[in-house]
Amino acid sequence: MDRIRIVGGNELKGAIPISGAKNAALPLMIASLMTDDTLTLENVPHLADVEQLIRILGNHGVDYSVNGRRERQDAGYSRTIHFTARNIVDTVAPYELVSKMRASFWVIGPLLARMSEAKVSLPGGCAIGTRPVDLFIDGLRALGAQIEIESGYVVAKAPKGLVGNRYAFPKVSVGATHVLMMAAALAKGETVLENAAREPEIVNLADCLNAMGARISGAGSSTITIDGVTALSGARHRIIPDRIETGTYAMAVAMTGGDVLLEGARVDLLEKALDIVAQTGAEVTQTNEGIRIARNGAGISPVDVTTEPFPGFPTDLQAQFMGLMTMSNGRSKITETIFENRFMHVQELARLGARISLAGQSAIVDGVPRLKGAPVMATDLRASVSLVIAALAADGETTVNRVYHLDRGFERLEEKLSRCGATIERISG
Ligand SMILES: CC(=O)N[C@H]1[C@@H](OP(=O)(O)OP(=O)(O)OC[C@H]2O[C@@H](n3ccc(=O)[nH]c3=O)[C@H](O)[C@@H]2O)O[C@H](CO)[C@@H](O)[C@@H]1O
Ligand SMILES: C=C(OP(=O)(O)O)C(=O)O
Repeated sequence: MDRIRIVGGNELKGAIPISGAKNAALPLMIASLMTDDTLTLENVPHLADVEQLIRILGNHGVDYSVNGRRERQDAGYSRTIHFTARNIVDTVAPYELVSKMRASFWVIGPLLARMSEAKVSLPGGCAIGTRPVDLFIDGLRALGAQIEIESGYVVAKAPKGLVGNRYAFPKVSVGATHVLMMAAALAKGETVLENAAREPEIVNLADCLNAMGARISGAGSSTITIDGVTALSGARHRIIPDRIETGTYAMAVAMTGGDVLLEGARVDLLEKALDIVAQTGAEVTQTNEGIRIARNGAGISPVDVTTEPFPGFPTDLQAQFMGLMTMSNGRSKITETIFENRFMHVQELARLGARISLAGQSAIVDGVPRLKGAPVMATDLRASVSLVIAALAADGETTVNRVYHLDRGFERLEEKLSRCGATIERISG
């Protein structure tokens, strides 16, 4: 099993190209199930989750081909991929595939809309809470689907097709918004989704569906209106830059000090998180090429944060921010409101000398002047990168084990950081 070895203490200086967003790429790839024409996606990141979803879509009959040409030399692996679901050959998404990744459950929307049936295993994904699927089931039922749970599978049927309706989410859910938007795009008549998620990935998906011929308005606000159409065509669409990768490297620079340009990053995708990084004492500047983050000399100021749905501070940056706060010059309080079990990084950060105590939904972090390298274990995707952030500033050597979590969501992490002066390497085997 691969490990990452880091020797801390170097400032980060240079440029980091920001990859296409994992959490936009996954629903966009799934949208390829909705047409028998080709959907071409540009800026697809090279990540374990993307490869896994390619396998899952292949099982339903989606062919794909990758453009050989590199899009940007620096971004290396980000690619243009053509997806074609000429025929859906199987409407079952089996446990062996779906259990590895939460987003693969989302095929339920397109399969049901196009084929009038789907049988999808209950999902897996990062172990950060119970992560039920009740909102998907309620929402699809509101569109006329008949749904049963049988032996760990959600079995959905809509023999007469889906029919538009008004559905108010009792709780904001990114995944359920993606799925209902896709299902409603091919339903009869109008659907109005209230209390919908407003994340930029929702807007990216709605833009793509509209380019395919859907009629969706209001994405990015909490009310989305969808006028169903009978069929969708192919399209060419670009994946937005990864706002979580952007925030992660911004926090890494705030932690180590230095000066880094996050190439291709967009401020509008993560305003709140960048405000918070600025409050810790880093300089954050939008430039024509991306976002520049610098911190010279001054210490790290403690800042309290509470995770919230977009446009609030994202839960997917909570662990990284805690990594940064471990060396602040005071006490900060970090409150997690989205997932009930997303503090698995606390005990691993403690191995590096962090002082953190948990009180219900909050973590109280007392900054320390120095961290010291140690062997640590990645427990989930964002938790593992919080350990990398802490290790970059710790004295001596840290090894991060179970790197497969990192590979789900960070493209060429060790290469991007070492090009900015970090001492970091992957040890295979
Ligand atoms: C692949 C992807 O894009 N994953 C992101 C997506 O996950 P995901 O779409 O799974 O997250 P949701 O927005 O659905 O989850 C938000 C909250 O709603 C709850 N819930 C959700 C669905 C449901 O049917 N019932 C229910 O109770 C969840 O348990 C959680 O407490 O949004 C999360 C919140 O921004 C991010 O952390 C994940 O990185
Ligand atoms: C939690 C995440 O992913 P998933 O929803 O796929 O588990 C994430 O991207 O941080």
